[in-house]
Amino acid sequence: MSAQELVLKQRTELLDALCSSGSSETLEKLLDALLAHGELTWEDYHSILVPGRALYKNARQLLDLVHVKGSDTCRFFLSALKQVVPEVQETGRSPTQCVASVMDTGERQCTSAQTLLTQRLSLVNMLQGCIDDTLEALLVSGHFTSGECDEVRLPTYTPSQQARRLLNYVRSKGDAAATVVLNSVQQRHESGCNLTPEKVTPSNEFVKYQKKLSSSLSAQSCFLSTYGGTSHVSLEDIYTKGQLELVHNCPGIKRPLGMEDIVGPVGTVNQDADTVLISGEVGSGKSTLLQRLHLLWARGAALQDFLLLFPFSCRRLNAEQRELSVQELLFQHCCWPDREQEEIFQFILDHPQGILFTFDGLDELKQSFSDEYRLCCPTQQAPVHILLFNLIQGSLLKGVKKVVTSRPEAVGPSLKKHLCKEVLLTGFSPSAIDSFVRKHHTDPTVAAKILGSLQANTALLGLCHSPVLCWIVSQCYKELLGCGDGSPQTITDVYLMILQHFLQHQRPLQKATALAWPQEHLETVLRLGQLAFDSVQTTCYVFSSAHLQMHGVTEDDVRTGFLVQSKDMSSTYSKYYEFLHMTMQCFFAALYIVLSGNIDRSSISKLFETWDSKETDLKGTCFGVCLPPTSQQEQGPNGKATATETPNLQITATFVSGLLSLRHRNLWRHCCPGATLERKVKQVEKCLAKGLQKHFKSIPQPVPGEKKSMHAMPGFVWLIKCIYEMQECRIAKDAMSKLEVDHLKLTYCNIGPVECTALAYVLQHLRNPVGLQLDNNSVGDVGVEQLLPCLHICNSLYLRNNNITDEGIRRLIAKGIQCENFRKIALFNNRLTDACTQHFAHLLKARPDFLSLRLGNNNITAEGARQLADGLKCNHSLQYLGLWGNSIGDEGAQALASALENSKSLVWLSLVGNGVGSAGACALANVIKNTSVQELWLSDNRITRAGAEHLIQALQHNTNMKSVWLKNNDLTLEEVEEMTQREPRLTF
Ligand SMILES: Nc1ncnc2c1ncn2[C@@H]1O[C@H](COP(=O)(O)OP(=O)(O)OP(=O)(O)O)[C@@H](O)[C@H]1O
Repeated sequence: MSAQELVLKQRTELLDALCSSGSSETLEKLLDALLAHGELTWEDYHSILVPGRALYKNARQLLDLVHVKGSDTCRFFLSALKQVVPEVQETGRSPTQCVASVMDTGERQCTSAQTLLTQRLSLVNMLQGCIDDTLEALLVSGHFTSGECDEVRLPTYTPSQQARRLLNYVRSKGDAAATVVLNSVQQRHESGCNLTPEKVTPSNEFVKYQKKLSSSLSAQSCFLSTYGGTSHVSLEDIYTKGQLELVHNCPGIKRPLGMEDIVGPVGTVNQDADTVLISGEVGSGKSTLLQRLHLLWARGAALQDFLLLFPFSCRRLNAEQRELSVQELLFQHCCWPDREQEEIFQFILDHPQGILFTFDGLDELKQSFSDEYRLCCPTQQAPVHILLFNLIQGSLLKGVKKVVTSRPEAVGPSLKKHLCKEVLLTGFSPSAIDSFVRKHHTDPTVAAKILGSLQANTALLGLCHSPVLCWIVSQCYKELLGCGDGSPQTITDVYLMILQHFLQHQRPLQKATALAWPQEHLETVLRLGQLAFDSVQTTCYVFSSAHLQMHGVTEDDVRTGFLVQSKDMSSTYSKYYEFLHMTMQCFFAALYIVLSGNIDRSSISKLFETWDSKETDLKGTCFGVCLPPTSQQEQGPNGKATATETPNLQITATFVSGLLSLRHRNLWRHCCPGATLERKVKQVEKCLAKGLQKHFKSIPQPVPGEKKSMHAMPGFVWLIKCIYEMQECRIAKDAMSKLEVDHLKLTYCNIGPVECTALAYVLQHLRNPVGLQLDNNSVGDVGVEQLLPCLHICNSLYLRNNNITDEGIRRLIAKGIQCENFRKIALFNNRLTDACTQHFAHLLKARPDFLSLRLGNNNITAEGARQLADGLKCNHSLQYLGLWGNSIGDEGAQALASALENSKSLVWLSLVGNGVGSAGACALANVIKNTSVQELWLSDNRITRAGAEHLIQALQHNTNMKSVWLKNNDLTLEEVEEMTQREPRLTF
């Protein structure tokens, strides 16, 4: 395929590579390279980089142009793209070497102006350390006016954008100006601009302030709020490490991320940004992780490069009505300096790299993130959300490190482009669940019993990956162990358990029957429910005593433990409360919807209306319209539910589905009329069917020759989870009877074990087999196990990058062997070792019709390859075998080659990056000679001329073979040229 065809065919992937970081840096670097190489003219450049236009549009314009320019430009474009993607960009050369090469080129053949163009890529990097000096030199030499200098320096530009602007201006100033720039860069680099930062010596007052801040932070972070209503548990005693992953795959980082990695350089995708995002589903432990980070810093146990750490809670910032300056924000919201305020603030301004801010729960802020309003001056007052947005994007206090947490739904592209990296918190691993339960219960017999019942109920084990659910399960262990066969399966089951636990803890059951408890506590539930319901869609999570009184909430209600006192907002005079977790507020809102007779008839359908929070105008569609006018005042602009509220409304809807399920309806029999309940059930069922129907209708018709494929839309997984909460086979069957696709794509959808349980519950009712693509989620071994009920309907399963180990594979294969349809699997980038290959060998033997096995980028060695070879000998249908990025070596390659030697089915084999060497290549030559193979990938394999010669000889016997890839092997340029002449099917 020509480079031009590739640019067309891989347009989506190329767009992704250019835009997925959300920053225009990749695109701009690529433009630098294309300009420098003369592939683009300045006119092209300006037609692509249109200020204010969406990044995707700019990137599309580039792809169109490159394609029109023809194959040569496309070829250069593709190779330049490889260079500028951060992981492959590292040249290993020192800045001085770079300057030298820039200057060399300049002196040898070009004018200075030409050098600025041809070396643009390196100059953009080098100028970043000396923008001010270069501008000064241009000003002094009369090439620039001070107005032009100011325009380059505008703080709204990132340093690399400033460098590009400078170069763009110099272009129109002639060769002399270009020489000034080159001289300035050279001087700067010769004098060593990368000196380590000067040693900071803070004043006594600063040190006192530091101590005050850390001791107040230490006191605040000691205890967890979920335990506040019932008992005090110190964070230190209960903290269990959750799973942290980089959102942008970072090759080479195989170890788990630690606390220091959050702020460290690992996984940085945008060097110009200072904000790290920790994203994670509700209850995945984001706040607790930050709390731990605060505690470690305050106790001097971690992050000691930071002199000060300022913690903010977006929930609490919502209550700030005043306009504040940054100084006021820091000192009034975090810690007040007893003396020398100005001096301390000046120190912060002078040493931004030594300061860390954390913002917990950006999704809870009333305003959605926007970077439209810029503020640069630290003394200027502004509404708090404007300060926060400007701090995050670095217009204010550039250089200060920020760690922000949010649920993924609330993170839009405007925020992403200001992130230096994103880490995903996916909750507890199976071993963390074990360790949490043991920490929670010091009595080992109790802990063992709880863990035993989790092992016996894998749906519940899946739920426990969410720390908040793990906490509830541990808390309600008596109920759990006493419930026999009816042990919890759904999120609603777990929340009902804690409801019963807290209510009966306060007042043991009066009536004899087990189902009477909701009726006995109905008044309390309704009062708390109305408070939750009225507040959940107005982003109100903190309640004053007056607020509670207004809703008739009594002291006894508070004593149930569902409300806890707000940590840093409660003074001696007035107390503030919040639900012990956001999900608890949603649960009470759902109880109110189900149990209250005062609820508007249309509220259920309004709650369930499926929406795409960014695109659909929500005015009047959420149940805000049935609220009293006072609470509507707190809605987003124009009375719309903001993206911030949507996830909580969705959680509420999930609970409504669960509470109205057949298995729980009996509980409410004595609380409200049966006919009302039935009406509500019908409404929920109708809404779910309508919601899914809308998704199915949006599936595009397939292009001829391609499969009909559905990409999950926002809300699809949520609807499936609601159906799961209903636990009625009939509803799941009805829903799936209308889905007719060949391929279901749910990549990057935050699918963990809980979602897998729901998916399998529903998808098992599909009428025709599908390809299920779950790449880049957090399925894990428990998720794999949860998927088993729908494996019979999957003809292919894609689980790339999902944290799966050999144990997950063992379970998957045990079931897969029995599923006739199941014939393809892709497990690229998981945690597989040789221990899984015996299971694949077993699969290949037991299922001689298996078609495709892709195990790239795992930890498989020669031993694993030998086991696979054992299975391959008995298989006569395998077409695709991928082991890219393992380490099978020459012995592994020889074992595979001998097993595949006479294969009549093999079409594609990839052993890229396996160290197969010439001995391996020599063995693989037999595969070329005798089989139907059409593509063989052997790049990055230390193959020398001897090995390549064997491949060339073998190719003479195979006319089917389209290409043998041999990039990056041990061959000289001359050898490559000579071999290309002899055998054009070799690709170097
Ligand atoms: N690492 C952990 N160790 C022990 N318990 C934890 C941990 N993470 C979370 N928990 C428990 O789960 C509860 C909920 O966690 P947390 O509030 O941190 O989740 P979150 O992701 O911030 O939720 P939200 O999205 O609603 O803000 C905590 O109060 C605590 O009881």
